[in-house]
Amino acid sequence: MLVLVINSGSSSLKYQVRDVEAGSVLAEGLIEKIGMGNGGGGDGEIEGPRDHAEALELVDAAIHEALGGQVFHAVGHRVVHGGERFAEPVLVDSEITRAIERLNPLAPLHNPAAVLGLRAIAQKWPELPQVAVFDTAFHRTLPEHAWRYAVPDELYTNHGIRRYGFHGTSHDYVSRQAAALLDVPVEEFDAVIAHLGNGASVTAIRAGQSIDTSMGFTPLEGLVMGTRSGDLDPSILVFLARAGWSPEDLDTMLNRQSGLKGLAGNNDMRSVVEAAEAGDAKAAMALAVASYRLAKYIGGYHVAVGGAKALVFTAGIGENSHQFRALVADRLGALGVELDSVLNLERSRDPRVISTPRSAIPVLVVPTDEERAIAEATAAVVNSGR
Ligand SMILES: Nc1ncnc2c1ncn2[C@@H]1O[C@H](COP(=O)(O)OP(=O)(O)O)[C@@H](O)[C@H]1O
Ligand SMILES: CC(=O)OP(=O)(O)O
Ligand SMILES: [Mg+2]
Repeated sequence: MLVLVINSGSSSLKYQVRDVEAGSVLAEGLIEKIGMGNGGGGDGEIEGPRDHAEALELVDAAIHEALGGQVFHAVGHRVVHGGERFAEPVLVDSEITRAIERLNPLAPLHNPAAVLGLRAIAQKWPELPQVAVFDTAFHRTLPEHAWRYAVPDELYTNHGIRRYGFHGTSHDYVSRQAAALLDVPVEEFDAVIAHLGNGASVTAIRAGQSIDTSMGFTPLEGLVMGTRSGDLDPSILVFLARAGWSPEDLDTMLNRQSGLKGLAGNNDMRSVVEAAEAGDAKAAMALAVASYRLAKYIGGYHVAVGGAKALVFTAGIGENSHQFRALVADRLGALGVELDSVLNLERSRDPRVISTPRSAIPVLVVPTDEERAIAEATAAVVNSGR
């Protein structure tokens, strides 16, 4: 089955056409600056469509050119927030689209774009089955003591204020790959998975299931990210609100101006590492804050899973930044973690071990592939007629 996979961001759209049975990618691309006027275009990138419908016309044309008129059979969408309702991928109809739309306020950077994408495709290709694959679904196994906030109960019952967790498609895929590499059946696999991309989260895996994760009600809680603050004392927001900051000011500060960008002036890990190596004190401090926060979570989740059988790094930073992995591992000495500096430096797209044989817990780098996981889930739903 040929599946078009769509990962809609607030102002960008990543797509792939995949042959699910062959495991191959037939076409892929990135459309940026949707709704932001003409961006000028660049290498292999198409920029500047007015809205998602116009972006879709560009995708259609690019696929047509790449595949010479070959059609695809289904569309799989990454949907970041599935709330409490969606525990697995679903075939989308207009009722499901409205249910996803009602969750928009809970993932304002991500969900509205997915809804626009679903509607644009339903209009353009009404016969094509569309499947939504949710970031939150894998975390539906969190026990209540992990998903509850200690706030008045009506905030949960009336407003759905609880921890949901995100990046689930990636944590699920990567934990399966890691278990396979270590030759452990996934249902016996206990591990800590660190997904470190623009957004970053760490998940505690027990018996192959998610039992805790660092993102919460929205993808803001937890780790220090590219532009997001992660954990902080919520009283800071009360303090700033009293000083006159509006909800929009607070949202922009926390989601777009914080994290590495807030501390070091740059949200790109490559640039922050380079600056730190060149002696920039702010960049070095940003790396210290980010690696310290992650190491604390890893220690906590090692306890939560009853002793992890592996620590796994994935996504843009986790797969590529040997410097950041080393900074984190240096803080994990108390767990007996020891990286092999040569293996840590190696570049490879294969899942691999980067710790020494003496390390108490094997440390792995496992490339994530959310698009492959979404394509496979989409084909499974369409084939089962769910
Ligand atoms: N070679 C590299 N070395 C260090 N960091 C890298 C490298 N390549 C990508 N990154 C970092 O990965 C992050 C983006 O991760 P990615 O998983 O692509 O994000 P997303 O899919 O969430 O947009 C950025 O901080 C980027 O600097
Ligand atoms: C949920 C989330 O943070 O996604 P991303 O890392 O793609 O921004
Ligand atoms: Mg990502």
